[in-house]
Amino acid sequence: MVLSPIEIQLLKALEEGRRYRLDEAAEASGMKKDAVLKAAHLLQEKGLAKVETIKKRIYRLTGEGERYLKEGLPEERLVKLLHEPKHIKDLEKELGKQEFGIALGWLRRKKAVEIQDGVVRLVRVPEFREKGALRAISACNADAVSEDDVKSLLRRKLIDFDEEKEIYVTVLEKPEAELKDYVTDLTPEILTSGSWKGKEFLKYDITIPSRDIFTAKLHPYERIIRECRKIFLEMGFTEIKGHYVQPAFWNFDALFQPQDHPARDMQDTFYLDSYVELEGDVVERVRLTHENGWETGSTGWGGVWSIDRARQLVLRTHTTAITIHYLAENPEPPVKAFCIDRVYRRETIDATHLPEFDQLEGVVLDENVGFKDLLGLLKEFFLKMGFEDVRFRPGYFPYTEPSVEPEVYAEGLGWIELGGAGVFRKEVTQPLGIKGRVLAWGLGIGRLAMLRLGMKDLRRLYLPDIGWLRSVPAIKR
Ligand SMILES: N[C@@H](Cc1ccccc1)C(=O)O
Repeated sequence: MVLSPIEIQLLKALEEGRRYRLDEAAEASGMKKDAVLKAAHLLQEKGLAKVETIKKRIYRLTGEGERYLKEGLPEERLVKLLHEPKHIKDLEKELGKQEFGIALGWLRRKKAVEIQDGVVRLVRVPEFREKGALRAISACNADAVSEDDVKSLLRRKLIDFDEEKEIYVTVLEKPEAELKDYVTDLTPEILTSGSWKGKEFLKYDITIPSRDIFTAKLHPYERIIRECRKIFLEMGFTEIKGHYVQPAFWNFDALFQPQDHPARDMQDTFYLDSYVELEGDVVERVRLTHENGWETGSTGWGGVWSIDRARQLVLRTHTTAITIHYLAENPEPPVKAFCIDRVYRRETIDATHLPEFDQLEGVVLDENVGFKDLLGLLKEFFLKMGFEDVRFRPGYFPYTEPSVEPEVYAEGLGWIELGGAGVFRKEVTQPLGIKGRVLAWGLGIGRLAMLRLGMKDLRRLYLPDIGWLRSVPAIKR
């Protein structure tokens, strides 16, 4: 049984079996009345004490009662006047009509008088018990007055009362073990004075469930993003950043994406009503490559390449816009760069699609790298992220050849596609003056997070759902 300090204090202070009024219990224990009451109720729940509330009447004399106590009851005064028979008229004069009426009524009820021809004669002297009762009540000694007398005084309106509640506490049982003098707190004083010797220490109850403590921590999604970043930094990559808003030129054209490609449609891409100036050798070479293959050996897409379409600004649809621009500015091998950032597509929102999401993009530019290096590198990354089963399915992107779609195996979900990868085509690298071969990939981090966190709905990543946030452990299991 676990008793609180106030319960213990009260139990120790009160005698077992004795009924204490609340104020007496407070005095005996040195506790405030509130504390006594609280402790008593707690003890009552445990069957160790009884709390009783008793309504009590506090009697006092009315104005009339006070007067009668002083001057005597009307019937008492009438008896005094009747040392000889007297006529009603005379008596009325002496006592007053009203008082005489009251007095006569009482004496007749007590059969103490007889009346004949208007003359009142005393036949016996009655007892005036009410007088004694009034005196007792006036002296706050109502307990000494019989119930009948109290009733009769109330009926005569000579007394009145207030009702008060009195609370009584009785200790029923004192549990021995709990009342022992345990040391509950180990203080420096106890240690230095040695007063702990021979004392018993309160034992911790390790079965009592403890409160959950929720410490501040990074959002689970942010933690996964940081984990990805760390892996690439450790593999010797440089992190790069770029603007959300990009000319269609860097988002599509520089990547040899034909101008009538469905991904460039208004239905798929957010376009801005703004344009940038484009000029120079790079733009010219990209135009020629699209139209006829320029010096790349390719036939190009044919038709006329519109510079106006390339000048329009878009919300980048992939972070490949950032890596390709970076390579155009850093065309000499070796380059190892990655970019983790937000991209935008006109998607209808559902459990696996959002119009804004994050990609993990990367490129390796070097002279002696190839497709196998790309697969090995991605495999290594997935392995470090905790995905052991990785496979690559053939894919298609206008800017890579060969192209693959990496997939990882997730228990219960099967093979999940996580983005695209490939080796940049010469139609991409040559017009931009990039020397060597480029391995490139772009992965959806939202998907990765879903798999890692066991989520079924991507939208959860963006909801302020405190319960879920707390439930995700701060460290990788
Ligand atoms: N940009 C592609 C992914 C990709 C990047 C680089 C090379 C090949 C594919 C996408 O968003 O799906």
